[in-house]
Amino acid sequence: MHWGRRGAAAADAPPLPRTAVELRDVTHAYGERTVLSDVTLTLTESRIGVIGANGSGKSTFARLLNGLVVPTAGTVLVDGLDTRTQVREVRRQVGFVFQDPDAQIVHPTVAEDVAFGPTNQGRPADEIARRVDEVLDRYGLDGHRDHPAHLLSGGQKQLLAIAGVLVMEPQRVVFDEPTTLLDLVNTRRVAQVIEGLRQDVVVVTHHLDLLAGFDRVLVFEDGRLAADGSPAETVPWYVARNA
Ligand SMILES: Nc1ncnc2c1ncn2[C@@H]1O[C@H](COP(=O)(O)OP(=O)(O)OP(=O)(O)O)[C@@H](O)[C@H]1O
Repeated sequence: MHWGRRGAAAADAPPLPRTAVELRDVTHAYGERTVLSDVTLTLTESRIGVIGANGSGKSTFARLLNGLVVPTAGTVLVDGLDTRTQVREVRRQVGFVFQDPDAQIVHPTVAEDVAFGPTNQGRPADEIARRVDEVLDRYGLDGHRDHPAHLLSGGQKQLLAIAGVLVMEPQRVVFDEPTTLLDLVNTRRVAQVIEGLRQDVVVVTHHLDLLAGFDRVLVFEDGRLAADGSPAETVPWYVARNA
């Protein structure tokens, strides 16, 4: 199996254990409306992209992976943990970065916001302080630690949202359109951050360039998995189909 180039920028860090996410006959409906149908697959690869037209079910799929959404029918298992009944444990393993960082930033200052997750997990104060320092430094936010989070630029806010997830050291991170609200420079920056993560990732995106070098791409169409393969196989297929 090909594990891709995980952690190219974090080669010195110890490897993380791998998390397998398994979807078995998953269907999801909002009320009467079915938006995902009969999805069965296992995610083990390090770099996984998810593409598809607006409304095809990508965000719903992404949210199923850490229990933000539970399936109407079928089962989602993260290393055997059921997202329906073991959501707390699941979320320790699978982090989630929203498209809009304002949906994720909950505390007044940058440092307080990053400390929120590990505090909520009940980690000791000295460990929280160490982890917060480390991620603020890594994402260029150290000089902003006491700044009001809502005054950061859009790009800095997205980095803060990412830092707030990574500080909890999940094994896999799901990104739901992480660059949609960003300009070119910040899109590149976030792409580099994702590329350098030692975590495994799932990235939902309309920016097909982000998927170069990924191990696997899933294409959704009308709530169904329409294609599943390497970027070289799936991306041109998707582009031609939507030409
Ligand atoms: N909370 C909700 N309640 C009702 N319907 C919803 C909800 N969330 C999403 N939907 C509907 O489910 C369908 C799939 O939405 P989803 O957000 O999963 O698609 P998507 O592929 O991520 O779309 P986009 O690319 O526009 O973000 C859409 O028709 C959407 O309107």
